[in-house]
Amino acid sequence: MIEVPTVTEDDLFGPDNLPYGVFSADGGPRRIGVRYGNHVLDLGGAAAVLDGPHRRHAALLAAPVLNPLMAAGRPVWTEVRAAVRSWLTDPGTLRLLAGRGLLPRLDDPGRPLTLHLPFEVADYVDFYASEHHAATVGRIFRPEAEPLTPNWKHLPIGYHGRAGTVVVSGTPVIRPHGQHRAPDAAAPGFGPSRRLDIEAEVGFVVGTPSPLGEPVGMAAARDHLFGVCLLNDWSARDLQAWEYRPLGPFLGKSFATSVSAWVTPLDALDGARTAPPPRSHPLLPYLDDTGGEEWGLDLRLEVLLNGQRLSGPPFAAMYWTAAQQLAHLTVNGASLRTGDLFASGTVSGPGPHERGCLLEMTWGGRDPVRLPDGTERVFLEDGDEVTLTAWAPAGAGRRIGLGEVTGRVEPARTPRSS
Ligand SMILES: O=C(O)/C=C/C(=O)CC(=O)CC(=O)O
Ligand SMILES: [Ca+2]
Ligand SMILES: [Mg+2]
Repeated sequence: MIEVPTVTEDDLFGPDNLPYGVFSADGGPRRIGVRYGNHVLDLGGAAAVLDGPHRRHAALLAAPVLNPLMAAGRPVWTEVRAAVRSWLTDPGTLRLLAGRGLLPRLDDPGRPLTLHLPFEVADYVDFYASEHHAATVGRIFRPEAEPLTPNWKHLPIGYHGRAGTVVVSGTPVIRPHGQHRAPDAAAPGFGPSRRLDIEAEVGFVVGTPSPLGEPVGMAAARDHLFGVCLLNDWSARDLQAWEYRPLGPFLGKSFATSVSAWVTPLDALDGARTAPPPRSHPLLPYLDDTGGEEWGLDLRLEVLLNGQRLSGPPFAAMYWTAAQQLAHLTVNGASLRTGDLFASGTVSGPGPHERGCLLEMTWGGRDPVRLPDGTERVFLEDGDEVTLTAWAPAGAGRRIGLGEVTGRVEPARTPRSS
């Protein structure tokens, strides 16, 4: 039976949102999809049956991944988004598309859709932009030192991660092996991580590339940033604590990074723009955002463990914005590639129920968290499932959803002996 999607005013995936993903049905080819309510518009299929200027972009829309569309640049993104919105809000076109089988249900048990990694990840960077997170982690990891390092208020600190291990929501996360050293031990041991953690983050996805040698200033951020996803930077705290000095996180964070299957277009977040927190230190001109475009984003995250709410981190409290991070990433002349992904850093607010990782929630594993069903955790156990969700205001009292990123912890696999 053909079902025409009905989307009410309070639907998180209504016409103000229209996030992009990549789906397949019955093991068939991958197609770009746009989520609408609980349905997915087959974008390439719709572009082929409807007339209009979007026909010029037919090849981009029929690709099996978002990269060609992302590379096409902001004027094309704007044109495509406007076309999709006009199709889905016109009842006749909506019926026609549904009748052609181009608006399948996401959750049809008879024909389940598979959601894939929506874009090929080029380079992956993880920042450290929450002052609350950085100060708390500093107190836990380096109790003898100042919580924030002297550079923290002057530049957005980050490290390059492992692009090849970015996985889509739903991919199981295998508990990593590695070296760890107990505080009182003389030598490191080896084995499965015992301090497996999450980091609730927001990922920014680069569309338009930039040439080597040409920094991208904050004013150009809107032209380069295609959209936003939710991201879980799985972290093995015991591996991290032993390996990170002096060059920073390495194997403790490179075994899996999960992203949501939906990429929310930057334009859909216009209603969530807000001023970032007041800057306590003057910034160098390339990072100085006083009086410029507001790049703070009022995204409300939620962290769930086995379906139970752990915390609600507020993204609006992040000190460094995506525009500053992009400007900093390229200020040395480093180029951008389509598919570059940079993560905000763990999203933590000032309150005890606003923290984005177990390291903070349990003060380094000292104080277990208690879930509503009475179970307790310090770090993740095998079989635990972590889900991050978020919503954002979209103006006029409406909201949009950022989907979810979820992953279940699988037991460590015994390494083959050499
Ligand atoms: O301060 C440290 O030594 C470690 C910090 C982190 O683990 C945080 C990290 O990955 C960056 C972030 O997500 O905020
Ligand atoms: Ca992180
Ligand atoms: Mg990671």
